[in-house]
Amino acid sequence: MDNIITVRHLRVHSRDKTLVGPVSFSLEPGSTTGLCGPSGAGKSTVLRALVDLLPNGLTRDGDLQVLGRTIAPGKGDANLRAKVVLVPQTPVVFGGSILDNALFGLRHVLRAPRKVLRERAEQALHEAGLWKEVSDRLDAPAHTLSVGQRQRLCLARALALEPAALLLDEPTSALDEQSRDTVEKTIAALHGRRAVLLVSHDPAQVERLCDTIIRLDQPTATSPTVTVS
Ligand SMILES: Nc1ncnc2c1ncn2[C@@H]1O[C@H](COP(=O)(O)OP(=O)(O)OP(=O)(O)O)[C@@H](O)[C@H]1O
Repeated sequence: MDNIITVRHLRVHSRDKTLVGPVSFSLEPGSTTGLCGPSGAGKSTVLRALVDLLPNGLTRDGDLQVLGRTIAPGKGDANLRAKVVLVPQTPVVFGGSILDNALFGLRHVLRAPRKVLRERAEQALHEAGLWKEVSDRLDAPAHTLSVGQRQRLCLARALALEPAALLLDEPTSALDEQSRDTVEKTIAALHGRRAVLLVSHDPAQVERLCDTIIRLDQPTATSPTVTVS
């Protein structure tokens, strides 16, 4: 089967320097890949480049293909972001209820009766390990959740889309041990079903979950490097 994502010689630049790359790798269907490297090496920037959502002032070059389609810079769209879903390190919850947040995104990509959407959102809350904590207050404002719960809500929102690839930026960094284990189980259960690109500072976690590791070295002005093992 074709790769979900193929990246060749991807580089990200600010106005005056190259911040990341060149990076080349591919994500096969169902694979779990770790993206590692020191702080500032460009892990979050790579994830944002993959969904064509770089911050203002940053540009990319190189080749990005998603599900066989070349994504030119600035040409990423809602369709791409439903197939390749980024869960950022800092959880973003919207105004509205916990359920509204789990449905956000799904409502835009799936035309189905509300009952069907709700079932899928509830299933995603189960998968993200949040269901027990929120099942009796789905209509409560999402901002009443703790940071760790918000992180799992964002994961649920992404899972509800049933994406081909999930890009997870340090998904357990704000979690206690128990919640971390729950999220790790969720990620492990995705193996073989969805491509996952996992940014993690925890070598043991990468070892537990990933079958391939991409290491970004600290970029230097002359020779940023990447290794794939
Ligand atoms: N909008 C921006 N403008 C200029 N430079 C930026 C911008 N965003 C990120 N950078 C720079 O790009 C580099 C990579 O940042 P990035 O956040 O991707 O690193 P990271 O590996 O994810 O770090 P961490 O592990 O600390 O989260 C850093 O040097 C950072 O300062």
